[in-house]
Amino acid sequence: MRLVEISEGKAKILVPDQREYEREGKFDPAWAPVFYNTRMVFNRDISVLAVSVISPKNIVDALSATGIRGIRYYLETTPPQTLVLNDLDKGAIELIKANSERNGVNALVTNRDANSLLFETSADYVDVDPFGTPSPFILSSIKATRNNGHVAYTATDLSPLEGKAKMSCKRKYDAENSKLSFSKEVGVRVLIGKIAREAAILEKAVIPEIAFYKDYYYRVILKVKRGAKRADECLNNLGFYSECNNCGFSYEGKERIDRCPKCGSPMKTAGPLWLGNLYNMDFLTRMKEELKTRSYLQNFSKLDYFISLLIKEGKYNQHYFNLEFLSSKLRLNIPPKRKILECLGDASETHFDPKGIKTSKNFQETLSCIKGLNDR
Ligand SMILES: C[S@@+](CC[C@H](N)C(=O)[O-])C[C@H]1O[C@@H](n2cnc3c(N)ncnc32)[C@H](O)[C@@H]1O
Ligand SMILES: [Zn+2]
Repeated sequence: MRLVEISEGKAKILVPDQREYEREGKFDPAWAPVFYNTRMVFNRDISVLAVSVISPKNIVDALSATGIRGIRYYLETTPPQTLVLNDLDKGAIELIKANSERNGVNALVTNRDANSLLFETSADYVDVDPFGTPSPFILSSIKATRNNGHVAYTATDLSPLEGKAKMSCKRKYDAENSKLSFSKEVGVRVLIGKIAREAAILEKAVIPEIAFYKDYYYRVILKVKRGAKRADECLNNLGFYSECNNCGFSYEGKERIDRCPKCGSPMKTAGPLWLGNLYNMDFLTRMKEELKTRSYLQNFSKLDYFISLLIKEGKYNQHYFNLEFLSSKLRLNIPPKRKILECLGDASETHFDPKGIKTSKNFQETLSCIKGLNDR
């Protein structure tokens, strides 16, 4: 394997030379013997900020590939007392060892199946960053996370989560799904819903610190608390989203409904999914503080913008409204987003979708704004 050195954050690591694995001028990181994806730098940046807020004593990076994630946590936050970098692949292990040494990182490098490792270990912070769905690793990673510790998941399988691959969603997330006009938010909530149910098996509760969608993945970081009663309370946050394809009405609540209360048409449903908060506002504010001391990050401005937007939209827990969809149901033009935000007053843009808005106002009030602005 020919290697090249790259810089990311404060780390300088060796990765497979992309040129060796290109096919007809194209490159997919999965084609290289060890996985390194430049499109995930933002995911790792934001995770560095989260880990610096958490300041865990020990970290397990269960699916490390080149080791970049755990190495960055070590270099860019208060170094943990113990750092485990694990991967099943032997080639990855060679690279993790070389990269840890190159960066002066004191890590325990293990070559195990992530599940068998996680069932036998415990840590304050566990990172699960797999190919596709994290579902096969949820139970073991929750088991490994200590009381009041944190667990982080990346999911890149958007099709099941956003309702395109319905059977796959049923298999991987034990949830019904459909393509709704606000499916970007459905995805992250289906994912957390599944995590909450797996945690409950172990009499544990999860509380989201930050949960977001970006480019082609979801990322969620959750606090884990022990206790059957807490687990029961956590499950109280589960429910359903439904949307009427005829009049556009949407519903969220604990019970599923099949018929539209407005027009009687059948509704499309997604759930069980997480209806609770997606963000801990204090956690986000502290992440923004942590960012201030990290002007070396290439994504500095993007991160600042993104976290600020999460802080703004985090005020509204109701799912976002898709302005294009609602306008089409009304057979009206889409008013400029700025005007809608002004009309609603208590509202924000959302990171989920440039066509979306988050608001405390209900469906009818939002429709009224779209109608009113078309009448002018
Ligand atoms: C998406 S990559 C990880 C990327 C890395 N976390 C990063 O930020 O660059 C997934 C890794 O999981 C490893 N893997 C797949 N199945 C595994 C398993 N059951 N146990 C441990 N590692 C596994 C693969 O070898 C691959 O290196
Ligand atoms: Zn309807």
